[in-house]
This record gives sequence, structure tokens and C-alpha cells, in this order.
Amino acid sequence: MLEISHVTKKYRDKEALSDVSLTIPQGQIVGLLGENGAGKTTLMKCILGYLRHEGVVTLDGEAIGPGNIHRLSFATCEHSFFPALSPADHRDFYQAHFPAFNDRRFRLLTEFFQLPLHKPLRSFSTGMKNQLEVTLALSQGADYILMDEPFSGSDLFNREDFYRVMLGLLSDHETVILSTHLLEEVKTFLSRAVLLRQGRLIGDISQQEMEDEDLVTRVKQTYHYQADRVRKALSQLPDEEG
Ligand SMILES: Nc1ncnc2c1ncn2[C@@H]1O[C@H](COP(=O)(O)OP(=O)(O)OP(=O)(O)O)[C@@H](O)[C@H]1O
Repeated sequence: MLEISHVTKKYRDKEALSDVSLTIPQGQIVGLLGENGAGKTTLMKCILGYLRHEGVVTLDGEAIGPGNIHRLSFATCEHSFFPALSPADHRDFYQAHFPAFNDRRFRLLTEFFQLPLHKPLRSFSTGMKNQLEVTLALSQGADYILMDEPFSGSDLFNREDFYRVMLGLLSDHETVILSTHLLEEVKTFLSRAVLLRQGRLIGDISQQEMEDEDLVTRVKQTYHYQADRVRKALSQLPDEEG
């Protein structure tokens, strides 16, 4: 059980997270949703202990630290790997550091994404780098897998097929916390959707609620989506551009 209690994070005078509390049991696929700048990445980094913050994050009652950090993995869209090393080099590094590393899963996912195993990452496209991030996060042997917009740069077919492969791979004790803007694509398989706005937790939607009401409609209502903002923007164009 991951427990986030009263987490507040300030970057100088900017409050990026305000008193966020959330309990995430094992086995859920949690969508972390919110507008640009809502605090999704910041929350993931606070969970992982990468950022100093107020409040407490615990895993099965223990603060996140050297004794349990291996139980969390992170696929970041900021790219965390060594550009001169290949996927195979990264696999060796992970195998040496994470006793529960799942090599079968690594091979399956690198084959699925058709990632060249022996080329340095500097020769990879953005989508390929993200795919390796996801592959390693899912192969580490963690039971809380955090993914921050993992599909940016991946084409539609790779994303849709990947969701299916991921759902087939995950075991009951694995939890995925997935930050994404691709609501339409993920709404069918989320077990829960957590909504952030301006650093505050403003919604926690269960699977049952998502079955009762379309997630995209609910999100638009929650964020007071301004349906006429496109018309307003276009109406400000001079005639010759319109
Ligand atoms: N290193 C930083 N220094 C100062 N402010 C920051 C820093 N990182 C993030 N912020 C601010 O904190 C807020 C939350 O940012 P964060 O990256 O967590 O949002 P996000 O929900 O992940 O956004 P996006 O969907 O655009 O990736 C934003 O206002 C952002 O400008």
C-alpha cells in the first residue's frame, strides 16, 4: 500500500502541490490526470523521493528509502539513461542492481517495440527512448510502476498494442501509476482516475464511476472546460488570416 499524506511541494514561491493525500493499494492501474502544469510529474518525483517536500510518503508503512526504493520504478519522459550505452548494456546494469529483474519481460518488450539491443541510445528516436524507459520500468521487478507520459513520441499503433501487451503482462500485485493526457486511449483499462488541478487533488474516480459516466465528459466538467475557447481565439485573428 502506497500512502501519500499531506504532500506539499514548493518551487521557490510556486506551490506545485498543495496538501495532496492519496492511498494506492497494490494491483490498481491509476491514471494521474490534469492539465499542463497541474503537478503530475512533481507528485511522481515526490513519491520517488527525488524532491524535498512537506508531508510523508510510505510504502507498507515504511518511508521510501534505500530499503524499499527498488519496489518503485519510474519511466520518465525526461530520459534517464546513458546515451553512449545500448539497451543490452542497460539491461546488464539493471540485472546487477535489481535482483527481481525480469529478463523474460525485457526480451518480450524489446522485441515487441523492435528496439535494437546493441545500438547506443543516442541513435534512438524520442519514441524509442520512451519505449526503453517503459520496458525497463516494467522489467525492474518493482511492484509500483510509475510512468510519466510514457507514450509521447510513440505512434498510435505502438500505443494501442502496447496497452494490450502491458495488461497481459501485469500480475495482480503490480500497480501502475500512469500520468497521461491520452484519456480516450486509457479510459477503458484504468481502475481509477486521480485528477489534479493547480497542485490540488480535485477528483478520485473509481472504475464503477467510469463505467457509469464517460471519463472524458467527467473530466471536462470537472475542469470547467471552455468549449468556446477555440472560437474566441480564431475570432481574434485579422480577416486575412481567418
Ligand atoms: N524545477 C522547477 N522549478 C520551478 N517550477 C517548477 C519546476 N518544475 C515544475 N515547476 C512548476 O510546478 C508546476 C507543476 O509542474 P509539473 O511538471 O509537475 O506539472 P505536470 O502536471 O506534470 O505538467 P505537464 O502535463 O505539462 O507535464 C508547474 O507550474 C511548473 O511550472
